[in-house]
Amino acid sequence: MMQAGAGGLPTVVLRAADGSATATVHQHGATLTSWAVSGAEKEEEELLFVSPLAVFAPPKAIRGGAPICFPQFGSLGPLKAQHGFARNMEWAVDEVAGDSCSLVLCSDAATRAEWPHHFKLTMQVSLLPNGALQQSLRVLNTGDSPFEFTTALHTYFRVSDVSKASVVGLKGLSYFDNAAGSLATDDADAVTFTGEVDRAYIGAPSPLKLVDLGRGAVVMVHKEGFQDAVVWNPWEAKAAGMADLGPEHWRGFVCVEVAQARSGAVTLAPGQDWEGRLRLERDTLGES
Ligand SMILES: O=P(O)(O)OC[C@H]1O[C@H](O)[C@H](O)[C@@H](O)[C@@H]1O
Repeated sequence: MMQAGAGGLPTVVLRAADGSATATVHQHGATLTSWAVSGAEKEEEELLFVSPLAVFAPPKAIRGGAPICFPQFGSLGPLKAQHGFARNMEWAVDEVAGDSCSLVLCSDAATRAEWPHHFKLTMQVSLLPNGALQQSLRVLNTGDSPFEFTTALHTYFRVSDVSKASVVGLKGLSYFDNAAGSLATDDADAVTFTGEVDRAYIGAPSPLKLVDLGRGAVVMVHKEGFQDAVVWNPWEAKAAGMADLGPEHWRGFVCVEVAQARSGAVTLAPGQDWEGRLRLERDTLGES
């Protein structure tokens, strides 16, 4: 169902067939902006974070939800714009069923002015039984020469307080520390947050587990196709410098991003495609 969403922008609203979850996708950037799960006796619980100061004024990217980074993640590519342009563009709604939808973005003169390639992106979201959500991104080379890209689903998860959150599953991996500008190895049992964290893990396993001790909540992050994972919270000083986040709201989220980043770019020959998939499951502490 299409309806006006946050900021008055057009959105697609999905409802799971078993009534266990709803999801909202803004057409702007094909940004998934809500994933809300309803437990047997509980009220609906929102699992994604959208900044209270988010600016819903295209082409500005929405600060929160799950912006799509393409054709580059961060500065890993030829574009000047961090994270590329897909999150700044109006996507076309392709198909909407009750519990799933797909949106597409095809290259045009505006995208080719920034990146001289022909492509079709398809972003699909489906609500599965028991509140789970599946999201996929397919990249098709529609031109007659090869191109390479890096990408990510830049998901902002809502947490009670970042100091009570942790990410499990990354021990022993190498990561590029964007804050320090150097490579490091993670030897901790879990990533915890006591300051800025901006880590691009190389070759991350699946699933990863986001734990929120404050809510007793767990989100399992299953990925396919995306080789890497990024964990980010800007902490106070950086957040204060971001007008659409500000000094107060940074404690309320952790980004766990499935990515094709530091492992290397994907190269697609003409007619070839690549697909990355993400499946999110809400769990309760002690049950996973
Ligand atoms: O402010 P944005 O362009 O949305 O980027 C937000 C963040 O995205 C990723 O997580 C990067 O690793 C960070 O370095 C960056 O600060």
